[in-house]
Amino acid sequence: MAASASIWKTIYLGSFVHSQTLTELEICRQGAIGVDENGVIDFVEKNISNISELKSKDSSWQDAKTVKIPGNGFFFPGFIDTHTHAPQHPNTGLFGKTTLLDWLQTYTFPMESSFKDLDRADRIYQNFVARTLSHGTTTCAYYATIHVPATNLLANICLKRGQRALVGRVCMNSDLSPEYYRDESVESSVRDSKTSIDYIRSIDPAGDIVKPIITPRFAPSCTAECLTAIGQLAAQEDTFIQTHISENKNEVALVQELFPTSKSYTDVYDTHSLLTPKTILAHAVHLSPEERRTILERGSKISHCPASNTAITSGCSPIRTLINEGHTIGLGTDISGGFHPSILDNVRQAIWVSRHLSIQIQSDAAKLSTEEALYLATRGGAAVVGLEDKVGGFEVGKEFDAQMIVLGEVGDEGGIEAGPVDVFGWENGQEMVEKWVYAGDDRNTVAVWVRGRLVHATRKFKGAE
Ligand SMILES: O=c1[nH]c(=O)c2nc[nH]c2[nH]1
Ligand SMILES: [Zn+2]
Repeated sequence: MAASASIWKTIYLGSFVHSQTLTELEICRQGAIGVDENGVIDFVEKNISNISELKSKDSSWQDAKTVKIPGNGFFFPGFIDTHTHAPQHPNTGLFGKTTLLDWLQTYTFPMESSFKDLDRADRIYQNFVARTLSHGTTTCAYYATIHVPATNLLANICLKRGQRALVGRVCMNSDLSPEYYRDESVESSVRDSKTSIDYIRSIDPAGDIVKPIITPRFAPSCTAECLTAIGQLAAQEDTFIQTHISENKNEVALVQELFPTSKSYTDVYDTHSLLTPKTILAHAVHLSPEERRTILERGSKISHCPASNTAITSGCSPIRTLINEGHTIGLGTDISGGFHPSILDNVRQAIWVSRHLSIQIQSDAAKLSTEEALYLATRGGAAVVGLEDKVGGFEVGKEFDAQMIVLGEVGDEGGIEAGPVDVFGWENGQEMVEKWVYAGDDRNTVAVWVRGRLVHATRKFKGAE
């Protein structure tokens, strides 16, 4: 079914959970969410005892399909992954004791360069998009590689499978990258980026599911001339921009060496017109207060990638400070600096990183709560990718991007297969959510929808339909 094809009107029945604010979750035990033929939420009822009563209130819902949660569980908004590298998927979990700059040379550039082989790209991208969907990721900001055909293929795959995506051809022309894997010139970098932007816009002109994103890899990968040209292209095309910033201290020192007249890492991007309200900056671990102020003033957004920051020992991003200053923040898996394609896992990692910071500063102030981390994974991420009016929660007028979470029950024969969370029957809604956050995985994500269209389902869901 095409991602834009109309769907059957459906009422999603059972508990639902979503963020109301940064610090508050709404947990509704007897809910009903009505989704129309366009995948848009038409009504949200919070105290439903009788579905026929609901249908009889409005005859246009008489023939609607009903989707009910089999057993314990709840509907939850789809996750937004604000930063990941699809071609690095085969390297997931492989980083040894490297840190950013040697990790790039050892693992990353050799793997990404292999995407000139389109059959290989197809196999890996199909697998990665299916994998991220299976973890409940309904929107993803992807870095591809420098190759136009493989980048365009990734956009096709997302569109076909129905996952919302920002897809970026990576720009990198400096001699930081090996000769076998870099743009030949500034002109070819801009031309190839434009070709990919045009292609992605041609397959989804309204940008409902896939959109292009201009992707200068990071300052050390691009010459000043290239950054200038890319900044101009982004302005001309009015696109999103994604890049990395201040991830690792050696990288920050390298930027200072390569751009000696710039005040800071942030200043490099700012002076090349790359800090806009549509810019997504991954990491932001070692920024100075002045840099953070500039980012805030430009309205650029931040992708926090806690698993990656720990794996390649980049540092602990001061998320509490960034939140308090008013930054817009989402979570990113950053495969394969990060070691897990799940945003749920990165919710946990964000909480752990904040607790390690708390231990260091001997104050609870840095700790993220479960509610805050879930907010970053949904509404925060939606704001980072410019979709805050469309997704991230269950309100009338929003599009239904959701996952059905089912938790096993002790005594239920399928309990062990149903995932790692044991439920004993006494848990309230908050406790169910916390058990899922701290111990759940993709086995608990039994079905996933984007704009009301089913994009992933496990046997448990199919059996219950
Ligand atoms: O986490 C990261 N992953 C990458 O691929 C990359 N490239 C530059 N800087 C980077 N950081
Ligand atoms: Zn990255």
